[in-house]
Amino acid sequence: MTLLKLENVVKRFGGLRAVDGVSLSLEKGEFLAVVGPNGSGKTTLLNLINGVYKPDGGRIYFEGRDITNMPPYKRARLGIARAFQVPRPFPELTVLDNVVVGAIFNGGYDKAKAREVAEEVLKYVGLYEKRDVLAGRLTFNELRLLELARALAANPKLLLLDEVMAGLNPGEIDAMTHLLKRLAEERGIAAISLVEHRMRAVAKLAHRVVVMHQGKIIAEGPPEKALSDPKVVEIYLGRPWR
Ligand SMILES: Nc1ncnc2c1ncn2[C@@H]1O[C@H](COP(=O)(O)OP(=O)(O)OP(=O)(O)O)[C@@H](O)[C@H]1O
Repeated sequence: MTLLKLENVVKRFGGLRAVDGVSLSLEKGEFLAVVGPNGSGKTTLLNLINGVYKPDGGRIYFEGRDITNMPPYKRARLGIARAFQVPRPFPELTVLDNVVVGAIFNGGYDKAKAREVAEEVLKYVGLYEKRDVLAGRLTFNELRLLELARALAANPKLLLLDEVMAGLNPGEIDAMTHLLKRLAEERGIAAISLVEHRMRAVAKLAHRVVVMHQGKIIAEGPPEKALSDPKVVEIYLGRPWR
């Protein structure tokens, strides 16, 4: 089932076409990595999908419904959640309360249900033992997991992830990869993850890779295929992949 569809989406900033006629679709439970150098339009693309930006051209559909002009909070209620690269929790609230807040405001749950949901997602991401710790005392990796838990508490169908692997050590990258795969396989949650670095982690992780350059998609396919496309090698990687 097609979850998300972009048709010829354009976003301009003045004379710059930051996203320049992007079309792509995403299936339920699919994990898509959007790869591309700095400034290629990846973040703008995520902001178009979650509604922070309105496109200057093209249409966006979610579960067959045209959401092109829908505000971000309504998209969140439909099941589009965002997890940021640099997590921004409430540092003086506990881990549990941070997730409860996410469940209430983005998931629309009442307080009792929000707590139940929050506990469940904390167990799922492996942060339950830290539920009573103040968020400001977490390690960087734990903050990433908290950010993921907050997004999951809204019961999303689609997770939009900034560079989730940046700043993590190899063991943490493996654990995060495994967790994201489980989300897709066990819960049918689709994800779009932006990646600038760590191609190998991406290759293991994604079902499909889209490579962006100057606002356009220049290659698309299974990781190995997309990243060894001659255009990608020439323009982006500058050397054969692997
Ligand atoms: N709010 C904005 N106003 C003006 N120009 C912008 C704005 N946001 C992004 N741009 C420009 O649009 C282009 C695409 O930026 P974008 O952030 O989407 O790229 P990116 O691939 O995510 O790279 P990065 O990792 O640096 O965020 C860049 O040239 C950037 O300078």
